[in-house]
Amino acid sequence: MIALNFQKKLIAANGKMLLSVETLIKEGSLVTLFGKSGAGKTTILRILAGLTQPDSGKISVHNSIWLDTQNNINLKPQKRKVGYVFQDYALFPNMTVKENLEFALNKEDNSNIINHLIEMVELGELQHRKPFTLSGGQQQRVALARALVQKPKILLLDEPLSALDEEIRYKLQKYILTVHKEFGLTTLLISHDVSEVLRMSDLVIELNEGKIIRQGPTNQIFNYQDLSAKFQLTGTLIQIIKQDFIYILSVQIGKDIVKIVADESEGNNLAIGDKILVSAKAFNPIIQKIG
Ligand SMILES: Nc1ncnc2c1ncn2[C@@H]1O[C@H](COP(=O)(O)OP(=O)(O)OP(=O)(O)O)[C@@H](O)[C@H]1O
Repeated sequence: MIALNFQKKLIAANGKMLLSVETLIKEGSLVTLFGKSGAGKTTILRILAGLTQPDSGKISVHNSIWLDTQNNINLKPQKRKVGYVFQDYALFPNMTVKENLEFALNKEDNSNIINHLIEMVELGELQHRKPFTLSGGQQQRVALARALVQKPKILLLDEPLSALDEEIRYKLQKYILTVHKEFGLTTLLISHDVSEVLRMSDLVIELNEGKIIRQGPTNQIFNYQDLSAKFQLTGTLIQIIKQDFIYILSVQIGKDIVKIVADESEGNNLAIGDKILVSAKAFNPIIQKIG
């Protein structure tokens, strides 16, 4: 079990904000931290990794104490068994893919792990190349492999896929799920993408202004069953046109842009960039096999 209980005063865009977190995370789960920008998600990951100091609190991971401010315990980041992948890959530009992984290896550890990881995330053909010759998705695979070299207990993923296009994203999600299982990790993922959250995580912790407002199994938090819809898609709103009493919404769903008519009450609450769930109840779709 990972037990988090800490507080930190933050300076948010509109003034002071107290980040106050108390939760238990079961070993082996893949948890998404979900919530508005500025809710405190990255700070939680940084506090867990030991990169940011909370004002007070306690963190214990599988019965070992990583932080206890009352008793002056604060494990250094290197001593915490944590792997971290950010949105920007932060690879060493002057080293090859393999050298990037080797650099992360402790001297006393067995180097077999490097080849194993290269195989797992299919970097074999790229291993002697420098990061700047790789695509974003390939670099992110290297970053993922590098985060696992020291066999962490916990993998922290701070929107690692948000800069990638849908297809590459999907592939990387699969790699993440594979390593999560194979390494027996507890993984904390920050994501704004509902379809990604649904595909990836067992549990969701939803935050607002520094506090946990909901927490539970993913299906329960995104309780789409209640809609009793027959067809559901998530997408991003990219255009809103008002016409008399209706709105024409352009929604990007994967690579496609779909136009949808919304009534005033639906349209009034929407803004460009919103992630939306589109569901339809009674219709007769035409299904054709492609490719
Ligand atoms: N060390 C710090 N001291 C004071 N305030 C901070 C500190 N670190 C972050 N903040 C502020 O706390 C708020 C929460 O930041 P955080 O990066 O954790 O949010 P987030 O939920 O990850 O947001 P996003 O989704 O945009 O990445 C922000 O307003 C930020 O400016």
